[in-house]
Amino acid sequence: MTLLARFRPLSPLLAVALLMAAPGLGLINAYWSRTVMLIAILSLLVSGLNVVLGYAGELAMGQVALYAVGAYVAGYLGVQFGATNVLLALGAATLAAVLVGLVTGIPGLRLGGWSLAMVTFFLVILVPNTIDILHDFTGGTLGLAAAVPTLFGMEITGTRLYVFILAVTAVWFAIARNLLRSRHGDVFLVLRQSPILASTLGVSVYRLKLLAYVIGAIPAALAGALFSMIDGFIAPETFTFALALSVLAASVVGGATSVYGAIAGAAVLQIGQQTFTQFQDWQLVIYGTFLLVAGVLFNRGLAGLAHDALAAARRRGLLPARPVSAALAVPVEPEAELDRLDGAVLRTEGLSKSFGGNAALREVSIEAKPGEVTALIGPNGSGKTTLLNLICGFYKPSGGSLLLDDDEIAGRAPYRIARLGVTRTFQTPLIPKDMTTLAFVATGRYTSHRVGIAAAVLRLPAFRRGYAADTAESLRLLRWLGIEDLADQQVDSLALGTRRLVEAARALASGPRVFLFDEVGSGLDESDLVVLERVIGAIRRAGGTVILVEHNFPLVLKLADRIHVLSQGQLIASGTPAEIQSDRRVLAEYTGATDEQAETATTKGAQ
Ligand SMILES: Nc1ncnc2c1ncn2[C@@H]1O[C@H](COP(=O)(O)OP(=O)(O)OP(=O)(O)O)[C@@H](O)[C@H]1O
Repeated sequence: MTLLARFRPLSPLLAVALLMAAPGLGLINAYWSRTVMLIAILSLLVSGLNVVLGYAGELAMGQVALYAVGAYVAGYLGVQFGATNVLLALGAATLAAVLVGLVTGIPGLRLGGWSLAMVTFFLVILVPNTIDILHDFTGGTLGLAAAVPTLFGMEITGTRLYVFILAVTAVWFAIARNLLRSRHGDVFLVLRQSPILASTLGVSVYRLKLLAYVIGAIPAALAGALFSMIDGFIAPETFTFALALSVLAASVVGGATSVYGAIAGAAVLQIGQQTFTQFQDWQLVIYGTFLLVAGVLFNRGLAGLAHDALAAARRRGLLPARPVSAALAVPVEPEAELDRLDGAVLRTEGLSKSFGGNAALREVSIEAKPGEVTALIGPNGSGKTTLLNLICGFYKPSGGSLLLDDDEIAGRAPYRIARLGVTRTFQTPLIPKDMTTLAFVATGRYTSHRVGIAAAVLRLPAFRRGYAADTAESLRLLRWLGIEDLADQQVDSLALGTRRLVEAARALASGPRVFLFDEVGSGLDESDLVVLERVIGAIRRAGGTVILVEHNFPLVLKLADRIHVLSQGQLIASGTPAEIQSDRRVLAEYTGATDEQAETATTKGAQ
C-alpha cells in the first residue's frame, strides 16, 4: 500500500482540523470565519436534501422549514427556559426534526406520487405565516433574540462557536458518509431508480423512503440550531422560498449522489452570493435558470466531474489504482456446484386477474416444485408476466389462491413475499445507476443478511463482517458466472446479455427458495446462453424452485421439467417437454400453425 493510500482515509479529518485551527493560526479573518460557518450550515441543509432526493429519489422541498424548526426550538429553549447548553439545543432540534419528519412524511409518502413534494413545498410557503401565528414563541415578524449559547458553563462564542459548528458539521458528514457508503446507501440508490426492484430485494418502499426523509430532516434542524447561535437573532425573512431554491441549486452544483459534494455546492453558492452583491435582486431568476440548465447538462455536479477526473488519472497511471474488490480472492471453479437451496413448492389454484374488462389470467392452476424447472410459455399477451407479477405481489389476484409451501401469500405486499424467499429477474433488466456491479449483486443480500443502520454508522464489527461477507459472496457469484472482471465497473454500463447474468447473480445472492426468470434468455448471445443454461441447471440441482418464462422454445425444451402453455390468459396445456412438443393445440396456438399443419406435424412426430 502506498503512503498516499494509507493516509487517504485520514485526509477529511486533516482538512477539518486545519480549518478549525485556521482562525487561531491567523490564517483567516473574521469575514472568512463567518463565511466558513455559513458554508458549513448550508452544507448540512444540502446534505439532508442529498439523502432524501439524491439517494432515495424523493423530492422533498422542506429543508428550509426544518431549518426554521431547528432555529426556533434552540432559540426558544434558551430565551424561555434559560437552557443555553448547545448540546441540549442540538438534541432538541434533532427530536423536533424527527417529529416534523414523521408528521409530514407519513401522510405525504402514504399517498404516494407527488404528495410529499407538495406537502413539503407548502411547508416552506407556510413558514412565515406559522412563525407569525406562533408569535408568543417565535417573536413573530419582529424576530427572536437568542440567548448566548454555552457548554458546561463556558460561553460558546467567537472562535469557540466557529470550532463547534465545524465539529458538528464534521460529525454529521462522518455519519452521512458511513450510512451512504454502506449497503443502506446502495439500497437508497436502488429505491431512487426502481421501487419495484427495491421491493424485489425485500425492502418496504414506504418505510425506506420515510427513513430517508426523516434522516434528511435531522441535519436541516441541526443547521437551524447552529444558525441561531451565530447572530443571536432569528427572524422569518431567513427562511424563504429563495433559500429552498438555493439549497436545491447547491445540491445540483455539488452532485446530489455524493457525500462531500454538498460541501462543494454550499461553498460555491455561499461565496457566490456574498461576492456578487446585486445577487439578491436576481436570485430567483438565477437559481431558476441554473436549475433548468444544470438539470440537463450537469446532473452529476462537481462531485461527478471530480470522480471522472480521478478515474481518468487512475487509467493513465497518474494515481494508484483503487483497491480492487478482486483483492478478496476466493478460489471458485466455474463448474463448481451451488450451495444447497431450500426450494419451496409454489402452487396457484384457479388464479385469475382482470384489468377492467380485460381478463389477463383466467383460473390458472400450476405447481412448481423444488429441484425442478417449471416453464411458462405462450404467445405475446397470453398472461405470463401477469402470472409472475401476481406471484411477486405486484398485482392482487381477482380470484383464486397462491400458495407457498401451503401458506396463502396472495395479497401480501411484494417486499413480504420477497422476504419469504421469492426472487425474480425482469424482462427488461432493472439496473441502477451510480453503482458498481459488485455492489449491485450485494444488494441482493440486503434483507437476507441484514446489518443495522447503527452498526453501519458506527462501523461496528458486525458491519465489517457483513460487508466482507457480502463482498466475498458477490464476488464468488460473479466469478462463478465468469464475469468477475466486471466487479468494479458501473453496472449500468454493461451490455444487455451481461446485465441478465448480473441480475441472476443478484437474485442468487440472497440464497432464495423460488426463482422467477422473466424472458431471461432474450437478447443473449450463444456464449451467454451457455452460461445461463449452466446457472439454471445448477439452481435446479441445488434444490431451488425455478419458474421460467421464455420465448426461446429450444431453450425451454432443454431446461424444463414441466411446461405450462398459456393462451389468452388460459392454461391450454401442461406436460413434459416431449408431451408439449407433440401437442396439437399447442402447435396451433403457440406457433400459429393451422390445425391441419399441426396435425401433420404431430403425426410426423409420432412416426
Ligand atoms: N398493468 C396492466 N394494466 C392493464 N392491462 C395489463 C396490465 N398488465 C398486463 N395487462 C394485459 O394483460 C394481458 C397479458 O399481458 P402479459 O404482459 O402478462 O403477457 P405476456 O404473456 O407476458 O406477454 P409478453 O410475452 O409480450 O411479455 C395483456 O392483454 C396485457 O395488455
